[in-house]
Amino acid sequence: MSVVAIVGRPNVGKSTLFNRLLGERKALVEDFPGVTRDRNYALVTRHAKPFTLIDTGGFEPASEDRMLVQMREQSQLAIEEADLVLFVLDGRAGLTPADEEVAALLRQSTKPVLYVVNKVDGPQQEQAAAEFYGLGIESFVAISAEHGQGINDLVNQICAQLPPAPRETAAADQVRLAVIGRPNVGKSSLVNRLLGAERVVANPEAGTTRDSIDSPFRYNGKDFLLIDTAGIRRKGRVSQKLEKYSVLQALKAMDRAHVVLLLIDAAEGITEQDLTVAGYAYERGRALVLVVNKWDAVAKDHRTLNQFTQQVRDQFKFLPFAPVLFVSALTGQRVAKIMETVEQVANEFNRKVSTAELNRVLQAAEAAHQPPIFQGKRVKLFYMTQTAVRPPSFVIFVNRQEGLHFSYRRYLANKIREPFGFLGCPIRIEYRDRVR
Ligand SMILES: Nc1nc2c(ncn2[C@@H]2O[C@H](COP(=O)(O)OP(=O)(O)OP(=O)(O)O)[C@@H](O)[C@H]2O)c(=O)[nH]1
Ligand SMILES: Nc1nc2c(ncn2[C@@H]2O[C@H](COP(=O)(O)OP(=O)(O)OP(=O)(O)O)[C@@H](O)[C@H]2O)c(=O)[nH]1
Repeated sequence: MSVVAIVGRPNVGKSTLFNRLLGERKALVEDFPGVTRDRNYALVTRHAKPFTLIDTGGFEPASEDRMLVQMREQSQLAIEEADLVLFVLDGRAGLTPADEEVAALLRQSTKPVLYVVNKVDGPQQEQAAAEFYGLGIESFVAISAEHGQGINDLVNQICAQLPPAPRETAAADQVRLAVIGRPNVGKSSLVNRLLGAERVVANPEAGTTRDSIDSPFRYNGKDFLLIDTAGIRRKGRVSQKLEKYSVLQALKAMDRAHVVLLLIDAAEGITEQDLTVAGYAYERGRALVLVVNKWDAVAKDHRTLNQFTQQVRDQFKFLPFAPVLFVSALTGQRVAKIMETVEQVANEFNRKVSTAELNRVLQAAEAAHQPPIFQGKRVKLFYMTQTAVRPPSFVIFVNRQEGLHFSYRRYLANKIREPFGFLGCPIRIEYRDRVR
């Protein structure tokens, strides 16, 4: 998945543009209102080429000097990590010295940059925008993020610049497993444990990508690829000091993974970052296992496990289907449970349910609780079929899909999950109209 980063001075309209590019998110049926989202990262899937969008902004209030330092850091992050940089300029405020400095930084890199002049809402601004040629650039896109002008043109230019989506090269039956979590949560320790475990046959030929170390291994006769984000230590990189970097690294690893092991630090508790990263995995349709590490470091009595589990369930409300494991990478306690669970989850992720079975479930659900009446007629559920795996995806054919409100869709999603489980897997359900 390509990464597109938005950079620019404070107040030029970066977050407005971010939201504009995002548009309506394609809702999952299981779209829990509580999915944690970060305004800084999102998956944009409604255009010809899907991409991950990052807003590098959100500056802390600071002096002019400090501001420049922050802008340099953000631009550096974008240059190092993104496939395309959107440099946003303020068409109302005009060209500033800070813009010139960032432009100079971007010019030194080989990354493609789209210059975007925002707040071009009227003829006056259109005239004034010409001033930005003063940056020594060949062209720019004039937009109004607030009013949606020029956005189509911008999207076309973005898609034209992005590389084509890479084809899956790995063996079709290999399960790709990403180990992610905040710095210091114990990723390296756990990866070493996993690869050294009894039933795991590690392949010494680990590969290195730009953002992770990939270790193939076999477990129970199945091929796995462990994507380890902790492994890469690139000294001197500006972006590495930024907290945003560790999130971005996690997003990139999740893009390549089927199953995500999200590590949580038992001693520190659940953090905002854990929740956003999990929210992204969910939206991306990845299977997920929550691993509470450093369980040895917690003072416990007979209630601690239940209490912590409850906390996890409360905070990760949108992941009621995700297994939660309590482990210690340090002592090895319950680490063996991880691969057992991953194997099970991977099977569910790839599971194909027959249409006959699905329709029995659909009919039973309909009989137990009738669909709502819409415009004087009861909504009819015709039939249901599974259209994809990874994640398990279904289509239900109905006569009037607009008559099925959220709560009924939620009911059906639960009914479909009940007999099949789909442990650790998000499921997608699409509704289609069929005239009869
Ligand atoms: N006239 C006009 N105003 C806009 C446009 N886009 C954004 N704005 C306004 O500009 C202001 C800043 O917008 P934001 O999107 O918060 O800017 P930002 O670059 O994310 O700011 P930071 O978070 O401080 O980096 C807001 O008051 C927006 O309403 C536009 O197209 N036209
Ligand atoms: N008590 C305890 N400490 C642990 C456990 N797992 C890891 N640690 C310690 O936590 C620290 C960080 O562990 P790492 O495995 O390097 O963590 P990481 O997530 O790879 O860290 P980064 O490379 O910074 O992303 C080390 O001091 C480990 O010894 C555990 O289960 N219990």
